[in-house]
Amino acid sequence: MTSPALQVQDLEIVTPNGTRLVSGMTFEVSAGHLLGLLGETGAGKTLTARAVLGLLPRTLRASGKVSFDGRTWHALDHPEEVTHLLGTSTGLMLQNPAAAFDPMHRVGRQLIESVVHKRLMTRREATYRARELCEYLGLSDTDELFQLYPHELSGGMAQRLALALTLMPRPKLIVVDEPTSALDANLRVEALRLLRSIAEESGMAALLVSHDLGLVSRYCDSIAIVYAGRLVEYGSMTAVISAPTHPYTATLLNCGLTLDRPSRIRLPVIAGEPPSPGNWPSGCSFHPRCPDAQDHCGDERPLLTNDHDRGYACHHPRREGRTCEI
Ligand SMILES: Nc1ncnc2c1ncn2[C@@H]1O[C@H](COP(=O)(O)OP(=O)(O)OP(=O)(O)O)[C@@H](O)[C@H]1O
Repeated sequence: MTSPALQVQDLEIVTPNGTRLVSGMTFEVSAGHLLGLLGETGAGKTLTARAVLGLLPRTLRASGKVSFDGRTWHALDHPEEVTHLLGTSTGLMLQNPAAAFDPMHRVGRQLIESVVHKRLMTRREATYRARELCEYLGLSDTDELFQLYPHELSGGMAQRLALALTLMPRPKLIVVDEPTSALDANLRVEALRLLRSIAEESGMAALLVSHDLGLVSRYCDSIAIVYAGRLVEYGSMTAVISAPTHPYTATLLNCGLTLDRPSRIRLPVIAGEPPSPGNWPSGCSFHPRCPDAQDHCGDERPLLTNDHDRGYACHHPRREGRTCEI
């Protein structure tokens, strides 16, 4: 692994009444790499990603350590220290690309002003950068394109321009909160393909929040799987996909690689519902749904192991990486 651009250690996120939403979240993303943060709805992926950018709702308290770009924030109680990096060395790509733009202004002006306003580039440099990025992203006729208002963009153009807007300041870290299955699958794939090549070429690190193991496995270098606010397994994509250690990961692989539940395609889903915050089961949170659970799994919480960039939290790991039938 190359040197980590982002390190998150023991991140915990708690509500004002003490309900733990995220606990012990520990992972890193190397420069030029994509890490997929994967889990079912409510697992704590978005909160984790937002904490990294200092964008948690003010009502929530975070603790732990985040290191980025040579700096470390110990308690995340002062998110403004991290937030001010947004739009300069960090970036967030939202689920709805059209929402990235102000409907009142032409898109070209918004691309250019996003960096000129922060004095990151001169207007001339910003104009050059905007054209260069758009061309890289497959958008031609930039003179015409830059004159358009956001409502005049097609879905594909909006997706690419939102990516261009996020990439304008040459961020070192980008967080992508992945669109749900309601959005066009081809656009998601295309945006990730472009993101991947940009990360590789520029050395930017990317954290991708997703339900879709299929997409994550195609475009990410490593994966961190979240269940009930905790990491259950992480490692390089190849290692985890070829030999899942945690029964939850193995089960996901059996579920057709997606945690969305598309209405038209019937895939096996994991039996039972994911638990909600405040109702995390005792011991291993996955034990009530786990095909391999034994009595003591509900008594003691398994610790997250860390062995050569590969970790899991399970009392009965699958040494051979066999998958299970649900
Ligand atoms: N401001 C908040 N106050 C209290 N609870 C919250 C708040 N924001 C989120 N939560 C709860 O925290 C849990 C984790 O939320 P989060 O959005 O991180 O989940 P997620 O894994 O990203 O899910 P999804 O894939 O559906 O977006 C959820 O149960 C959610 O309801």
